[in-house]
Amino acid sequence: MEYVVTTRELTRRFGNFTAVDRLNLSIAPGEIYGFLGPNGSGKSTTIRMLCGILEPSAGSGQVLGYDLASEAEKIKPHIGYMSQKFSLYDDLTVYENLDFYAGVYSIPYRERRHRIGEMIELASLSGREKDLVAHLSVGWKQRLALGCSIVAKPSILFLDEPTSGISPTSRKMFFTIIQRLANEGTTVMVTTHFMDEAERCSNIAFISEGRLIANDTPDQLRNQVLSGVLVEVEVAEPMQWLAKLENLPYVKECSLHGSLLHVLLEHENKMADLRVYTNSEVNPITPSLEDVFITLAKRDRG
Ligand SMILES: Nc1ncnc2c1ncn2[C@@H]1O[C@H](COP(=O)(O)OP(=O)(O)OP(=O)(O)O)[C@@H](O)[C@H]1O
Repeated sequence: MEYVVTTRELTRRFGNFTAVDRLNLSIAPGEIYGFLGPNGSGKSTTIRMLCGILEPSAGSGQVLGYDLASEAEKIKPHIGYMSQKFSLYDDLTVYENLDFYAGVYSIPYRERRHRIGEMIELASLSGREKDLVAHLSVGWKQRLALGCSIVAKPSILFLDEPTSGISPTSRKMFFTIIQRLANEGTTVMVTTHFMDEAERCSNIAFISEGRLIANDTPDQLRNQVLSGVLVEVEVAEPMQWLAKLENLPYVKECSLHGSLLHVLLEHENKMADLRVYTNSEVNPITPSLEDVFITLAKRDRG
């Protein structure tokens, strides 16, 4: 397959500290590639290298066939990038912001009106064209920022935590736009801390301390990372039970989810033992992506 992004042992150091550690990634065209990991695990640093903004310290990579180290300037016109700190102009209207970015991307004058109209429709900003950005809610601003970052119709879009700080409804709306873009052929690499968004990705790469520790479809991750049987246990004072259960020989993992405990057992036949031990309800559950990531992060910590 012809990949849109490939990296080989891609590494970035800051002084003695390795932020991205020998990363091998392959992103197929039209994919929504979720890039997940704890805070400080190297997601933004990777994206900045892929956008040609930050030079790799070692290893190599290609975006749309251009080499990250020697052809960074050729990458930039073909990509859209929305960082956590995307800047809009508060004292300009929605339309003027889009027009400004259309100018930045050198879209010819005769095409601008049409292109801006498309972005307004795509980002559901109709009727707000003349509103000052200062008067928009965060959710509207994020959609406008997305419109600005794709006004030049990039073939690949990098989104670095695009939905942090916006309401669940706005997040859903934002992700629906991303899915529409992907359906139309745009490749999207997106970082998120939200599991419902991760579920909507076609592939998920999970990194920890700069290293790739899992990379698969959401379904495969759910089915393959947790070997054993996951059960839910409802106990009073779950925090105290957590430590006790973690020490049982037949318990592989144990984590707190609200007031419930999720416990990974070696085998189904240990459910009865756990019921007796806790004197509580023990029911098997289908693992969620959150269970998968908690397990991955724990395993990685050793
Ligand atoms: N310019 C820099 N100089 C020194 N250290 C840096 C620099 N940029 C990033 N780092 C460090 O590299 C590590 C990875 O940072 P990065 O921003 O890539 O993580 P992240 O996974 O995107 O985190 P978050 O989810 O919090 O945004 C962090 O420890 C960070 O402090």
